[in-house]
Parts: sequence; structure tokens; C-alpha cells
Amino acid sequence: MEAVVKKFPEKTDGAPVARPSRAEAEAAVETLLRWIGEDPAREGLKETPKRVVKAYEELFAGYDEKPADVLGRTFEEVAGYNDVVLVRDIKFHTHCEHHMVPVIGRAHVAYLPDGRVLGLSKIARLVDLYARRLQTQEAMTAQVADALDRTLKPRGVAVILDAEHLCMSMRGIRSQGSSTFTATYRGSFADDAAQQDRILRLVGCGG
Ligand SMILES: Nc1nc2c(ncn2[C@@H]2O[C@H](COP(=O)(O)OP(=O)(O)OP(=O)(O)O)[C@@H](O)[C@H]2O)c(=O)[nH]1
Ligand SMILES: [Zn+2]
Repeated sequence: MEAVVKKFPEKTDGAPVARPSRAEAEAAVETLLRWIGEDPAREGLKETPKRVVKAYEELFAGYDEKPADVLGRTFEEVAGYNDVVLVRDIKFHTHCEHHMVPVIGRAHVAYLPDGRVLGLSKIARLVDLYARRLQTQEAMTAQVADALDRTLKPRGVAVILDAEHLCMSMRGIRSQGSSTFTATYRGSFADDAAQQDRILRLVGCGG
């Protein structure tokens, strides 16, 4: 199969990244199976490289999507509503870019509309798009905020992520149950401590 040339506009400097073929990806999984001490030829593992590559297509589908595809249309018919819109508890699963191990968490996304609003589901879709890429929690927090800022141009944006990194609980330090909190505030939220406190209280992270 031909190598497909893909671009990852938000992850790199825009240089094209050549993808290996599916067969090469499956061979890499087979190598890892042998590396952990398995026999890739045994019955239960025969189809595993194929399944893993197929699962990766789904888990990392975010490289083939752009925020503009997801955010789509905006609405202005909101009867003059101009206070904060906050979508809480958006559950997400991503993978840390250091170990490619799952990170499981919740996102809370708030914005202060400037006339236009988004369909609420689009915010969860945006979180899902960035979750389907290799991530650090800090980068994912900033990416969600930047995309919302660019697309909607609201007066303010706040993005809060609270997540457990399985690379910390299943291996390495094996710290069970710790979670990591990240938050970024843009626009009018950036220097408004009262709004930041209000959002944190609303998402259950406030004092
Ligand atoms: N800042 C940040 N660090 C992360 C994230 N996910 C994983 N890490 C950390 O990335 C670091 C990688 O550290 P390294 O010393 O290069 O790798 P390592 O030897 O596997 O580290 P240990 O996990 O301590 O065994 C670890 O401290 C991880 O906990 C994240 O989203 N943000
Ligand atoms: Zn990790």
C-alpha cells in the first residue's frame, strides 16, 4: 500500500508527515508482542495486530479532523443572552504523549458570548477531537481554548481539565487516585479573578 502523506497543522510546524502503510503498522504491533514475551502466532493473538491498528484508527482519529469541521455553525438567536455558557463534566479519554497510556478525565469549558453561541454538543466534540491525539494535559487545555477563541471569538474562554494519568497509576510512581488539574483563562476571564472563582465553584473545584 502507498504511504499516505498527512499534515498535522496544529501539532507541528506544518511539515508533511509520511504515514506508514497499514501492513507496516500491523508488523510494528507484532514486534511489540514479541518484545513483551508473547507468541504472536498463538490462536488468541493472530488477529491482534489488525485489531490494534483498527483501534488506533479510532482512538487517534483526531489527527484527521480540524476544529472548524467540528465547530461548524454558530447561532445569534439567543434573545440577548450574554452571560457565561458553561458545559461541565465532559468525560474524555486521551493518551499521554510520553507513554501512550490512557489519561481519563473530565473537561469543563466556559465562554462569554459576544453575540454568537455554539451548539452545546460542539464543545464536547471539540474536546473529543483533541482527546483523539497524543497529548499532554497542558497542551490539550490550551488547544481547546485556542480553537474556541479562534472560531467563536467570544469575550472570554475558560477551559479546565481534571484527569488521572494511568502512566502515573499503573506504572512508574504507581500513585493511585491522584488527579491533575489544569486551567486556562482567555480574554476577559484572564484578569478577572471573580469570574475565575465563579467558574471554579460552578464546576465543583472552587473553595
Ligand atoms: N506535564 C505533564 N507531564 C506528564 C503528562 N503525562 C505524563 N506526564 C509525565 O511525563 C513525565 C515523563 O518523564 P520521564 O522521566 O521522561 O519518563 P519516565 O522515566 O517514564 O517517568 P516516570 O513516569 O517518572 O517513570 C512523567 O513525569 C509523567 O508523569 C502531562 O500531561 N503533562
Ligand atoms: Zn505518560
